Amino acid sequence: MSDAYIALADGRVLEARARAPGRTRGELVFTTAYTGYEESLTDPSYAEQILTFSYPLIGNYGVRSERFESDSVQPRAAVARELTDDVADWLAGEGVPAVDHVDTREIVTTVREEGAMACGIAAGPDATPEDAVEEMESCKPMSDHVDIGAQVSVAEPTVHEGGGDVDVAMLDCGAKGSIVSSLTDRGADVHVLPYDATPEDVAAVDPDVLFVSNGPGDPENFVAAQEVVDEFAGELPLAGICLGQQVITSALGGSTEKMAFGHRGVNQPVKDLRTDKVVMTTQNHGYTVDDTGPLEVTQVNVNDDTVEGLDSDELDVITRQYHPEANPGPHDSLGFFDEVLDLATSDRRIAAD
Ligand SMILES: NC(=O)CC[C@H](N)C(=O)O
Repeated sequence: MSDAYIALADGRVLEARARAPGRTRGELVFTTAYTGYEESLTDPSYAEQILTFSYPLIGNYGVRSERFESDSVQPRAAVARELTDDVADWLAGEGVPAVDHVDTREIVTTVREEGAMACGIAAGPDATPEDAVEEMESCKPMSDHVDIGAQVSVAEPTVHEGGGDVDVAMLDCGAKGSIVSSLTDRGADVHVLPYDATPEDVAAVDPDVLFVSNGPGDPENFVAAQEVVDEFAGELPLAGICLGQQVITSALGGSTEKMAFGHRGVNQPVKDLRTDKVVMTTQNHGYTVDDTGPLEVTQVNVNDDTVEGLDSDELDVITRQYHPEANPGPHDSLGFFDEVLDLATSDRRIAAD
């Protein structure tokens, strides 16, 4: 007898084992990462999604808060072939449903063939297949979560001191902690501002660089952040990671589109078109830039040629679709943060001073 059910938008209901009880719904996605479950489960970009791990055993090195990327569990539920007690207890304590003993290969194959889809989960002694279907039917498309930034951003501006001379204003659209610390570790003072900060809020910080963070959902819903970028383009150097790349591109006249199932994992190969060098990268995104506007493509995904890096000498812009902070993940692209801080100090800077 099963005590957990996963309802998929294609009509199927899969049986599973409840590891943390509850009922929920979200967009069903998968990550192929084989380490870094604590970082992924606390990554705010997973808000409103149900995260399936394709790696079969999740939790084998415990749960330590030092590795968290935010202070709560962000996906609405977790699905794995086998979850250890450590992870299951953590998720249960956080009130986030979790299920295992399910054929995750079938889920991954389904999502690869049919795309990221609505999903409902019911887990616990009283759960029924009907409960899971009811949850799935009330699941909204990601683009309908128009104010998703409010769920993941800081409520008030916060400063993280790095002790150096560079001030970074970061629009927090759901920033991972290690993006902030990658900048403070290099000496920057990072002024983290709410996702809906105004141009006046940014001006009050008098930054050397405007940085747009990663974040969940559809980048076109981050209207305030796009307005801020539009306001400062050409006056301040701009940098961004993942949703940040998407927001900056849209604000400058380009556009984004939803991918079928996205990129989530820690071994996505990215080629730099200027050096022909390929690095392994960590990724978590379901949207991509399809029109780069005034920006030049500097890096592409080797698997599917999607845009991974954008640059503009004229506007002083540098962005990445992947996650150079590498938590989890290979450290191949940590140098991105040095390039960001160089924007503030090098001759490339176009600021009026
Ligand atoms: N990690 C991110 O910033 C994700 C960006 C965006 N929500 C996407 O899915 O494409």
